[in-house]
Amino acid sequence: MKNVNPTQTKAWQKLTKHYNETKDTHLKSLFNNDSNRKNNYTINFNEFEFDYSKNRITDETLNYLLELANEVDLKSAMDSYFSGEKINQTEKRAVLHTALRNQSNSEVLVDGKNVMPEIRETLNKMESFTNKVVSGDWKGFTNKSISDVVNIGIGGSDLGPDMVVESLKFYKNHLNIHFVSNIDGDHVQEVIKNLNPETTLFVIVSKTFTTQETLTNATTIKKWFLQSASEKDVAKHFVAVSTNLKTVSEFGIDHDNIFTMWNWVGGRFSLWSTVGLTISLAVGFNNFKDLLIGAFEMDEHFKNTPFEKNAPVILSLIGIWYTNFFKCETEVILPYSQYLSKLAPYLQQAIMESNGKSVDRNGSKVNYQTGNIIWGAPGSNSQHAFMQLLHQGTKLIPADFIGFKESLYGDKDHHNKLMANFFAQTEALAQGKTKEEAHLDLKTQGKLEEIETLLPFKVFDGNKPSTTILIEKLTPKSLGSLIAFYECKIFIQGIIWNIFSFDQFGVELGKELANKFLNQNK
Ligand SMILES: O=P(O)(O)OC[C@H]1O[C@](O)(CO)[C@@H](O)[C@@H]1O
Repeated sequence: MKNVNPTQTKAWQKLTKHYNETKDTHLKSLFNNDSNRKNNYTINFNEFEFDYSKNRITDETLNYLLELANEVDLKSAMDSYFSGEKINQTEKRAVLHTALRNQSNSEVLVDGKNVMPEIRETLNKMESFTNKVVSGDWKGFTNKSISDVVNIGIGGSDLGPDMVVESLKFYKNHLNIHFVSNIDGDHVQEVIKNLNPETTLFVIVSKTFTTQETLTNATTIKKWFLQSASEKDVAKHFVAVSTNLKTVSEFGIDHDNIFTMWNWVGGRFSLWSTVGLTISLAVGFNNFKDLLIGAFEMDEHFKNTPFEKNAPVILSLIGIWYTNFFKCETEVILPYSQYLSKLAPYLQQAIMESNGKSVDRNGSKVNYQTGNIIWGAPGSNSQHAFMQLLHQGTKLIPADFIGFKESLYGDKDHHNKLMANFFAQTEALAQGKTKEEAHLDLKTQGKLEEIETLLPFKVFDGNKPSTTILIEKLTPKSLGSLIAFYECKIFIQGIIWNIFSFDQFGVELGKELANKFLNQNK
């Protein structure tokens, strides 16, 4: 991988000049000048339509951004990423969540060893365990089938599974799924208070098996369980997902109940691994497999499509344009589906833990902006909450609107209204409303006396950028592709910013100090 300060590239200089010349160009005029802008700036991939026409870009902008991608040698970085090279240099690890969903017959080598057979073996183990639990064949200590599953984990060992289980609720089976993550003891008590230890399965998920929150919660739960059962019953109710097999055994988990993962899977990219066990239990293994297939197909699109037609590449570059030239600090994620209510919190970890860095790959402080602040909530709710600030506030906030052509229960009336709102928002943000239009509105409403006083408040500047991601239907496969799309974006932007996206030393200091405070108070 090349270590290039992006601001030293020729493309950056061109982009700076281009920005100064075009920064005030209105989206309205870009649409007026090109009747085919929507089609020209849309990438179709499987059941996805990525419409980036409502962004403040022209062909010239895109050309310079593509030059930037070439100057930092994104292509060779991609080869290193997919081939198992140790691109997480600070931790001396490969970054291979892409191998977990690899559906091809190709080998993936880590230290000269093909990791695909191990991955397939683990998937088989997940499948047979899932089938036993879902069918009711897996029995608890009083010979009853499992009714409830509790995922105990935090960060990547919680947010990914929780978000996917919520997103795929429509596809769920009879098992009740719960998540315990916070060190706040009230969280665990609220979850266990209504559970029956005879019919509950606990999945302890921790890559390191050293995380304070997870071990504390698991210990509390085990104690609670042992009030009704004995130590030998633990094997029927506790399973663990980890790389740290020794500590898991010391915790008392049966060897057969350990689902391994690997240190080349980052926590925030791990839902495709055994960390997804709770997902598999919730929706069945076949749906979990479809999730992997969807992600694999996005990886293939990213790997094999020329940059100018490559959705993750184009949208990552547009993100750089806003962050580094327009100086936008945040990006908002607006899924028009209640099922995706946990997507923004999930992406907060994925994106901000990855690209929230201020030292470049040479170890020098960066002199440009990196990782954005990610936030968001489902529409239409968000329209009645924070959208005012997007429409008329002082900040420029690029938005991703994610919508589906079909609803899952098929209620046309609701869905038409939902999607009318979806398209209306992107249109209103882009076009705005001029003084003349606002004047006419007030006149039509008969507010003649108030026109002069009200007018300034009724104007919308518009020119607020958004990308429309329109998907056929929310399925395990399309969800897999959507998540993988954002993962590709994290990688691409990290390469351009010349930072290490796959470590997270920034979370360590707080952990150290928490232990210090804890010991002081003992
Ligand atoms: O799976 P583990 O090892 O318990 O870690 C949980 C989370 O903690 C973090 O290390 C941050 O503290 C995340 O990166 C990770 O997803």
